[in-house]
Amino acid sequence: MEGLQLSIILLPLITSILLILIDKLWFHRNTRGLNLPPGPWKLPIIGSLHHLAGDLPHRRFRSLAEKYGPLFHLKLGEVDLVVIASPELAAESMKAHDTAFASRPQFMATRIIMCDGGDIVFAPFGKLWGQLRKILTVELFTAKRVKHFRSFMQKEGDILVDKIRAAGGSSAVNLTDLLLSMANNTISRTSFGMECAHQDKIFKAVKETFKYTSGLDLVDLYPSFNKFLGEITGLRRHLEKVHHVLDSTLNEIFEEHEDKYNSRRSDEAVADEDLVDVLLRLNRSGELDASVKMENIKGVVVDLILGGTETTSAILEWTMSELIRHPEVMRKAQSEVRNAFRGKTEIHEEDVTDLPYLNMVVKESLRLRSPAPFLVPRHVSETIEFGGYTIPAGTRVLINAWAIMRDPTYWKDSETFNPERVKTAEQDFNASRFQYLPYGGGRRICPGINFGMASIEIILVNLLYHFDWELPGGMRAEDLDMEETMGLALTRKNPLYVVATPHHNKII
Ligand code: HEM
Repeated sequence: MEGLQLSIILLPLITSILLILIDKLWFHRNTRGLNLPPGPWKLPIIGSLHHLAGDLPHRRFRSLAEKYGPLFHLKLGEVDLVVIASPELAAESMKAHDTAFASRPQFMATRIIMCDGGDIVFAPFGKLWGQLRKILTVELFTAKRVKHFRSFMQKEGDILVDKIRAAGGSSAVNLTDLLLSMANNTISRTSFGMECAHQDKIFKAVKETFKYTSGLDLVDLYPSFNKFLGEITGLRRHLEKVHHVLDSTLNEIFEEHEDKYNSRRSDEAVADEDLVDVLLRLNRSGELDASVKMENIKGVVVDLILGGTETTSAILEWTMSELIRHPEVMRKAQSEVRNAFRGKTEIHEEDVTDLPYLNMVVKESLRLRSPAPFLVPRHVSETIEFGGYTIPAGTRVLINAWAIMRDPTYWKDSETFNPERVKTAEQDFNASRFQYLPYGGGRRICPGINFGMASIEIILVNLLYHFDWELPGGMRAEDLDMEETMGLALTRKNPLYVVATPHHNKII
């Protein structure tokens, strides 16, 4: 009995001492004694993980920045993370220390599915990344090619308009679903050609891949136990299956493209190359650097889906939500669009050019409703002195662009949707000031800006020209909820249901 009582007292004591020892000897072994940025208190083993509970991370991290300053440190399991939340520090990380901050952390998913970050989004900073990015900017997203793809975007715009019309103007449409399907089809058309039987399978696999790239899975929080945790959680096997689906589906798509190429007459002009055609042509002709393998070409295709689908549909659903909540802004934007296309029964994308007010609406929407609140995580490649502190090599970095773009120190009435501010404070929207970061900055800045902006504007023009919009069931504009959820991008939590009444092109 006495022995039992003793062990009841001793067991928790010994366990606590052991935990503290493991924590001190193992988890803090690299950062002990360093001048790290401040941060909230940490528990043994889990570090700061308990501080993440509650709100969505971009909101939670804004609260922590209010308490600990614009550069704070968290220990997530074994991993050091610093969060940046001011334009000055964002500029320092993307200008003065650009090279040190230009890498990406690797997770189990990026190792297994993206073949050790063998794509653009997740590639460590280095030669392969440079080569892949060059393909994107010099070959895939040239001004000429984006112009060609605008016709695809308009075709998707026509389909979207037809689907909304089919609802008859009396019942509510789920605009969220329609916009996502439009964005998926646009990327599919531009990447794979007109029709792709594999679209659903491949998009599902890409979404599944992204689910495991937050860095918050157990395997990625405790890299030293990565193998063991990968086995007992079953994650390694799951990721290998996802990799297999992606790989075999892309093989089928590539084979179909090669067959199409082989059946072409040699003198036949190649006017309608899709992105996979371009990548395979470069590979066939030996124009690619030797470091670029077939797995990297597949990685680029996955990036196009990752980068160009939910970001585009998210900003469109947020913009429509803001326009509905601000009828005066909606009226001005519609007036501009309807006067520009006066009397036309359909929109031609080449005419979607000079719409300054709509452009202001999109810029303001990207400020307030950024689809990528943290950009994409960075990884510090060498120990550096930064913002008055030491940041050890291997630290993960999040830039809270969402918080920076809503910071009242830099933005007047920062939480208000007000496109007029683009005119009155144009300099604030200049990317070189690092307080406007919807597309990130520095070397890793989004290479799809022109492509993304073109899709956003073409689709908005179609929606505003052809329809008048109201909320169903007589709901008042100010009652529309703006709750968020995080998936591939920061999207509406609840779908946007709206009643669209066809507009008959009268001048307003
Ligand atoms: C509204 C639309 C879009 C938004 C808001 C957006 C935003 C972003 C952001 C914030 C980053 C990270 C930048 C950084 O780390 O500093 C990024 C990277 C990237 N985006 Fe976009 N993007 C959009 C559209 C697109 C499109 C249409 C594509 C291609 C089809 C694309 C492809 C990429 C790629 C490949 C990267 C990785 C760049 C690298 O790591 O070097 N994005 N994007």
